[in-house]
Amino acid sequence: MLDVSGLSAGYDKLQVLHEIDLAVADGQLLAVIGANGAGKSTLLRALSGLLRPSAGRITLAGRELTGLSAEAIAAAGLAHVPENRLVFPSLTVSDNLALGGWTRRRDGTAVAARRAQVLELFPRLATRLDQPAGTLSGGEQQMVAIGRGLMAGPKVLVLDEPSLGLAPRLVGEIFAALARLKAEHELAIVLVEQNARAAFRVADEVVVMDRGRVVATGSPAVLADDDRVRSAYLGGNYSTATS
Ligand SMILES: Nc1ncnc2c1ncn2[C@@H]1O[C@H](COP(=O)(O)OP(=O)(O)OP(=O)(O)O)[C@@H](O)[C@H]1O
Repeated sequence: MLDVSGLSAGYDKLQVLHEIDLAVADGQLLAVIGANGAGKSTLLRALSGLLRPSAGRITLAGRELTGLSAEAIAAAGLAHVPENRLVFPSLTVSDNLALGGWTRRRDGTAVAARRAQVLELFPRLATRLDQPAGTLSGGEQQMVAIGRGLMAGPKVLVLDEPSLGLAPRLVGEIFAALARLKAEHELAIVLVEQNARAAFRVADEVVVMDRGRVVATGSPAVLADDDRVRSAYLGGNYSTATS
């Protein structure tokens, strides 16, 4: 679905990403892990067109996205849920979701179906539709941010640190929703996560980034067997059998 090859990008004269290769198929979740400053958020910004790549290619279902504007990339089917769950705080949950479906507003049936899907995925939101989004808990705001991304009917969802600062139970709810989105809705998902243990549980494939480069790629089981990956990101006592 999403194919990235040789992607380089940065800010002004600072090159942050160096020849990144990755791919994610329909119904698959790719987790991107790495230390602070490894370039994970920069990678997502380059994918969604917020940052223009200096080299490399990005294709979505065979269609070239490289160099397109953020609006064109969103319209092509890539939804970016940025860090810090950016909701419109004074707008209701319902209006936040409606804004996510704005580009499809002429197709009322599709928008209504998407909204029903989001509320089924996040039942907490169904009882809070008229509440200003800024008054929700952090986890509920994250659900609104993901829901808003889903309203556009994307083919690929890219998420930046959805678990940041959330209580474990809410992290569990959000990751369970991601698992359903890939399994039941065949969505391709790219998940940037600091919480590597949680990411390993839900991922089909993991990419490890270090200083702007991909330094390891593989299934969670294979990477968890790699001593360096385990000790750096998973803690010494991690086991795929008991997690
Ligand atoms: N707007 C910007 N202008 C200049 N440099 C930036 C900008 N945003 C990020 N950087 C730099 O790019 C590098 C990668 O940052 P990035 O936020 O992509 O890392 P990250 O892996 O997402 O880190 P974290 O896990 O801490 O969020 C860092 O050295 C950072 O200082």
